[in-house]
Amino acid sequence: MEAKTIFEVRRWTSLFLQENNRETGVGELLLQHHLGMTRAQLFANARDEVSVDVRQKIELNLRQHVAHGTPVQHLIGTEEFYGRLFKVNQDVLIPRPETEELVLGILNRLKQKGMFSVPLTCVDIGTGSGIIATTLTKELPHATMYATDISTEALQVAEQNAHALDATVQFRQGNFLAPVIDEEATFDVIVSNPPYIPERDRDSLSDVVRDHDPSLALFAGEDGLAAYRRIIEQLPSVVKKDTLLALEIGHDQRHTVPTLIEATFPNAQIEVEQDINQNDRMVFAWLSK
Ligand SMILES: C[S@@+](CC[C@H](N)C(=O)[O-])C[C@H]1O[C@@H](n2cnc3c(N)ncnc32)[C@H](O)[C@@H]1O
Repeated sequence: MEAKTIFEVRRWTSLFLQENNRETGVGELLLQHHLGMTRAQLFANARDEVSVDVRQKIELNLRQHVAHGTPVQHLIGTEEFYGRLFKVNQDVLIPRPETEELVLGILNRLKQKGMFSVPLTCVDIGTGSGIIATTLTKELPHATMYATDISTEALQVAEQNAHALDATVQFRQGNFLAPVIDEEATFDVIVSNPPYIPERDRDSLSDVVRDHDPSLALFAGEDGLAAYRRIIEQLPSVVKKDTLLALEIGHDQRHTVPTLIEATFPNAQIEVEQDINQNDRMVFAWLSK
């Protein structure tokens, strides 16, 4: 095999992905992973040679991605979230950048209310890889954090991530808030990025999402609202005098989710926020018992 530089391999991966109608950024992520370099280092060392061994690994990964839609995060085993690296696999949703905005929205509101450095009890419902619970634990050093998931396999990944990042999280297996209701816990912050895609939209998803993220993490009944309904039904047992509820929502759920909240908490102060792509993405609500 003739020698190739980082620059040439990057260009080749980009063309190969383009010809196969895939995102071209995947090649760069594979180069970073297999060379152990940051994006900036790839550019700074663009004239360095890439070994045959690394090129073969990258090519194999690219072919898996093109043929089966295998997400690059499954090929490399990690994804970054809020500046930290989390293990991911087929048992958990791959962390999305929109969810970083949900975390930021919580932290900003707690700061505004002067609740940032006080002891808080928080719960992350449907924790998946544990990104929200672990990040909040790291960012809110005085918080006691609980996290639930119905999937024992997801909880194993979440536990590994929390442990690797030295975050103490009380993980519980069960149906949304049920395990913490059983413990009679109440919370200052309740956060969830629950499944919210309507079953009827299954076929419109890309194969990268539909065939590789767990169905349990994606779909929530015919109208996409099943998880919100169940969580909101459970909320009265766990709210305090002043509880922040933070929910990630689908881009077309800006009216339906607040309506569900108001039906149970008529005095809730609700705000809907858009993500960086200007899609309605987050609902923040101050609830009181
Ligand atoms: C959209 S994923 C979010 C995962 C993670 N919080 C994130 O933001 O990347 C939804 C999660 O809810 C979990 N889930 C689905 N149904 C559940 C239920 N009835 N009770 C608890 N968790 C559930 C799934 O297993 C999945 O991990």
